[in-house]
Amino acid sequence: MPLLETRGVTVRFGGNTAVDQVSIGAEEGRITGLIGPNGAGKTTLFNTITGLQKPTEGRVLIDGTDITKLPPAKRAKLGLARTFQQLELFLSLSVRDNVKVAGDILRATTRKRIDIDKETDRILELTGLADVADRDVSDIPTGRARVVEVARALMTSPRVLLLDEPASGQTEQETEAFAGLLSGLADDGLAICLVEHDLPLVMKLCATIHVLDYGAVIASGTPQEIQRSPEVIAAYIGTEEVA
Ligand SMILES: Nc1ncnc2c1ncn2[C@@H]1O[C@H](COP(=O)(O)OP(=O)(O)OP(=O)(O)O)[C@@H](O)[C@H]1O
Repeated sequence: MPLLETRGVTVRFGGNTAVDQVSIGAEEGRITGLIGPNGAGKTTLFNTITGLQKPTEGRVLIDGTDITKLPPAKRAKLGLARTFQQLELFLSLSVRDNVKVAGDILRATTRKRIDIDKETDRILELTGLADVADRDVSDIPTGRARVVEVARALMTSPRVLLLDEPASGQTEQETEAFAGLLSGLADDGLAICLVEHDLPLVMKLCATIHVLDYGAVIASGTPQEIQRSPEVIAAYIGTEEVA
């Protein structure tokens, strides 16, 4: 059973169906890709999973529990974390403090006993940010700021991590290191759901890929299956082949 599941999720904005009957899952220890052209509904689906957007129809489940009506904070407590397409960081705080603040919130809202400074150091080391820990986020390249968002999400000890275009703004070298980080996190058991326009990265990392077009899933499968799918090739107009 997938750890995270959407069942028949539909989101309508007036007459526009942004998400259309989407049923997908993300499994523990796996990276699941979600790709599709601009406006296909990827971010709206993420917003529905995390509770920022109410679905018109359908359900969201974690570990078999229906969370459709839970507010975002309760979903976070069940192990859901995300990053945003537009970076949502405190620019005038250091990298360390941006990560640490998630631990402070966690401590204030749960009874978990955690040594926040120690955990912050562990996460900074794990994500390869130790060398820039004391710099303000505004002083580091965008590509590394994307990793700070992931590090902050990891501070909440998630079971499911949703990443919205995490590699955008990264250099080739940064993306390579980032791919290693995501693989390692999945190997440790995290369920990762990845929205990303960098198709070679998606093809390299994901066990399963779902392709959205006009809100609907038009193909699901392994990277090899997706690359061969005529529907997918047609959806990426002007592209001879995917990736
Ligand atoms: N709050 C909103 N109100 C009205 N329409 C919206 C809203 N949010 C998204 N939409 C519309 O829903 C559709 C899906 O948008 P969404 O941002 O989810 O796509 P996306 O696949 O994430 O695109 P991108 O790759 O460009 O980020 C688009 O037609 C968009 O204009």
